[in-house]
Amino acid sequence: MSQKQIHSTIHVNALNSGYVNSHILFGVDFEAKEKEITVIVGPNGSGKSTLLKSIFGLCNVYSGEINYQGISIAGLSPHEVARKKIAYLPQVNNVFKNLTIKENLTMASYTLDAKQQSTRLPEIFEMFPILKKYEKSKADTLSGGERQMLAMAMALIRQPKVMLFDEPTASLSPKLADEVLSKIKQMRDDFGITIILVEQNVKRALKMGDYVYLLANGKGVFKGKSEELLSHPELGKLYLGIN
Ligand SMILES: Nc1ncnc2c1ncn2[C@@H]1O[C@H](COP(=O)(O)OP(=O)(O)OP(=O)(O)O)[C@@H](O)[C@H]1O
Repeated sequence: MSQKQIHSTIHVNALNSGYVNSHILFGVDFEAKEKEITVIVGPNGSGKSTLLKSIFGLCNVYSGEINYQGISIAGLSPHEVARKKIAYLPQVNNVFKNLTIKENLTMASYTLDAKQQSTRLPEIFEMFPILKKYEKSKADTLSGGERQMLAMAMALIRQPKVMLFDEPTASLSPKLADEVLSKIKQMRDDFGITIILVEQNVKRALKMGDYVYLLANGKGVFKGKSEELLSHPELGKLYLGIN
């Protein structure tokens, strides 16, 4: 019987980071294992986005380590991190609204050669049929959910190994949010992508995450399996509004 081997892909150790003149994360430890979905939850302003941005080279790292497959990526610029096949999907402004769907995907695949582009595009359209249907339409005509799908497709076309999602279901209806989250699961299951997900709907996030981190006031408060957080007598109530 084959045994699933799980390695740590992203490893953050004693991280202190933030923005110019504002120290946000204090001694945060974090780990995302290969081919798993690791969820980051916590109250508003607790530093969830800052952790993603720190990994992607968008914050100032004061001290601590950020490693990818055992190699330090702390202090690299976002484009250097992206070159290592780590993709970051911010909450907003993640597509070019005045370009068509196909043009957006072509822009996103600029690092691929023409042959790779011609094979990747049909694969992407197979996974996101809605994008094929509207390929000639401008992105600003898409609904919120469809736009999120386009942003995911733009990241996926470059064949990332790790994807960082910042609240991909923000302002979507429950039905669309479920569709977006099921695509994210498919990315793990079909492509073996390591996922780090910040999600505002805690119950939904915990249901799909393999592992969960709870941040509060810029510090790690809990790490463990989702079920453990859900059944914790105090933490859920204290920080996440779970009764
Ligand atoms: N560019 C920035 N410059 C200075 N401070 C910032 C910047 N971006 C965020 N912050 C501050 O960092 C703190 C943590 O914000 P962050 O967005 O990481 O939290 P979050 O847990 O993702 O919150 P939310 O759930 O509301 O999105 C907040 O106090 C916020 O005001």
